[in-house]
Amino acid sequence: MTTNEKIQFGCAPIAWTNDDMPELGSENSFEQCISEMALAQYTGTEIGNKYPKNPNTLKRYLEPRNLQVASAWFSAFLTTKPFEETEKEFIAHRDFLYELGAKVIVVSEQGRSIQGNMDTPLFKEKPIFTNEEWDKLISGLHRLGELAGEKDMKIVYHHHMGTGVQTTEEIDRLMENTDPDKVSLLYDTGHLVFSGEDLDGVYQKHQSRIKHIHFKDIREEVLKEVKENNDSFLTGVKKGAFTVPGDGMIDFTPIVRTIYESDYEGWIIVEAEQDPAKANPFEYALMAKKYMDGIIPQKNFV
Ligand SMILES: O=C1C[C@@H](O)[C@H](O)[C@@H](O)C1=O
Ligand SMILES: [Co+2]
Repeated sequence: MTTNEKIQFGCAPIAWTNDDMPELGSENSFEQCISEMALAQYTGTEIGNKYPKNPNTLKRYLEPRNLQVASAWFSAFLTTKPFEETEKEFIAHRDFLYELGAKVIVVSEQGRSIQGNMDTPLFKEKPIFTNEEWDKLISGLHRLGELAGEKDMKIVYHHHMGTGVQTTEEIDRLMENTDPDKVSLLYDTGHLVFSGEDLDGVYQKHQSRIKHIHFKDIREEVLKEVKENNDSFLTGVKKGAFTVPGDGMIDFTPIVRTIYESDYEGWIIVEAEQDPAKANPFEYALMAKKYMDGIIPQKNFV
């Protein structure tokens, strides 16, 4: 058990049922998913497509399991659609999360994203935003940040493989050109290492902006294969590129120490999408929790 009350551990449902490829884990029920998260001693969850859409119904399932809603993903199309379309969906999403008590809203720009394309080579065809697209993204995010602020919430931007904000350079550009009061950052270890970025460097540079964290690990041999075969992101996921912390190539000990020594306050969500038929979600969730409990620097936070 962590003794640092500023940091809480949650789990994402994507290991049970994958929203990007609903055929992965379609046999796993919502109740199995949340019961197993609770059994593995997580206290938070993000939201998957099998979760009840009514906030009160969802609360009735989560509260007896001592699970809170940490956040949920929102796909923005600020670079490719009129702002009003993203705005309308964002407000509904914000209000749903607000009812559930979440403080942050995960936002990822999906304009020209290839993350959902089964056949598009990930490392060759990732979008590179034009200056005009950057302007639309930045001004749109500012407006979404203001809408979140109306409910005392924050948007946390999810850099992601196969999107226009993936690399360190792109993350830096986004952070440098956005107002810290309106746009925060989500730090996802799996996507950073997949992309070849420096985990510690990104954390150090942007720590004051990081308000939400996703922890996932990478299977090095699968990453190599994805690059050699020019696989798509989804093919990489199916092959097992991602796994839980402690099971792959990332040593989480230094980054966990850095996070605990920084002012980070919020959730660390274990989010390791892989094929549940090959990687039992409960076993992997438990494995990750034990690994993290073992590396948390307890002595500084009694
Ligand atoms: O936060 C995330 C949400 C998923 O839908 C996405 O594809 C995954 O890779 C991720 O990091
Ligand atoms: Co993530």
